[in-house]
Amino acid sequence: MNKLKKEPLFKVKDLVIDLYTEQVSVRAVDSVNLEVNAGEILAVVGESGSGKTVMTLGPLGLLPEGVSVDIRGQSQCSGQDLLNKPARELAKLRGENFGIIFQDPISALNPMKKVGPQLASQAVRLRGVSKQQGKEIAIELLQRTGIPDPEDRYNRYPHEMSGGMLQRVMIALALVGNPKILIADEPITALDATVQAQILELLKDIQCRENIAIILITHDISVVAQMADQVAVLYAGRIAEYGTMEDVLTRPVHPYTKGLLSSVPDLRSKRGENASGPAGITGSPPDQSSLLPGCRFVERCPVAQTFCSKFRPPLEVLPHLSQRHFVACPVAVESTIEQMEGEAYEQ
Ligand SMILES: Nc1ncnc2c1ncn2[C@@H]1O[C@H](COP(=O)(O)OP(=O)(O)OP(=O)(O)O)[C@@H](O)[C@H]1O
Ligand code: NI
Repeated sequence: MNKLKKEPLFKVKDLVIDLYTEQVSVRAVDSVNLEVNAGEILAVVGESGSGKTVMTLGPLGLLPEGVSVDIRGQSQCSGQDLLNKPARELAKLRGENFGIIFQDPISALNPMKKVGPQLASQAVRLRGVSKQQGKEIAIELLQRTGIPDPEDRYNRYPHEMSGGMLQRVMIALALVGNPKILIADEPITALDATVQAQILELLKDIQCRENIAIILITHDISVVAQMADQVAVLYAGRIAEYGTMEDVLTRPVHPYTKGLLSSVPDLRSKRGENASGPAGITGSPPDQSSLLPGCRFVERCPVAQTFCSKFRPPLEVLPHLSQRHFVACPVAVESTIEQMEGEAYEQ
């Protein structure tokens, strides 16, 4: 262990989140470990229902409504424990450290109030400033997020603004408390293509200019390629593969990651694969309310062995590559190591 290794800004360790409704109980997050360093973008990818939102927002006390939740493990931000905190203390820590950008800005804003005053009152609440200072902060934030004529826009109602402008307001709202980390849950899904690119550019800009870390939840691999420093691939509540964007996208090891990437033609041709051949993953994710002991991908996996359905695959680090490439598939790890040794021998 490198003694000089910095403490990550945010980390979860052995995180387990069970959700209970009257009908079912679901293990939405199953022993997940993750770290986010200051100023870094971590992309969390995976199919719908894989646990991206619950895993990211759960440790902050933001859990789905109408379900009982059991959350275990550790979660820390700036060295402070987030789990087992009274709700008020957790809300305070959340306000000081995190800004959250939701997929649908309309649902996060009050439709009856002008956007500027919504930002200003949030500034009063989170920063303890006067009303006048709150207004100044709001206008500055509108400017910072690329909203033209911020003084005029201050007095607009949400319905008077376009989707892209509203998403900028949403980002401004997330920045009010001077967060160290932004959590962006599918921030561009509701927008059209040109606006999507602009919002991604704004997020990248915020990360670079202001050294704010971003946890970016997405199912779009091209967004990952464009934005991320680190990537965590989630499958049915567990991490399948985790590492730098370069490692995970250009040297994927887990069969699930490979399947996910094979549906992206650009990446396939980059790796010299035939972009028009069969792609993607067949079948559907397992029912998380009746989980068997082994690997959760086993039924859809092209390289599965008999032992895969018996034992949970550990998240192993690949020794030959960067020390931050983790894969939860002993079959794929072994064949990758063999292949790398073969290539080294040939050279
Ligand atoms: N309100 C809820 N009631 C019951 N189960 C829920 C609820 N919210 C989430 N779950 C379950 O928790 C698991 C993880 O859900 P989560 O919303 O984190 O997935 P996700 O990866 O964010 O999906 P999406 O891409 O659709 O947003 C899923 O299996 C889902 O069925
Ligand atoms: Ni989600």
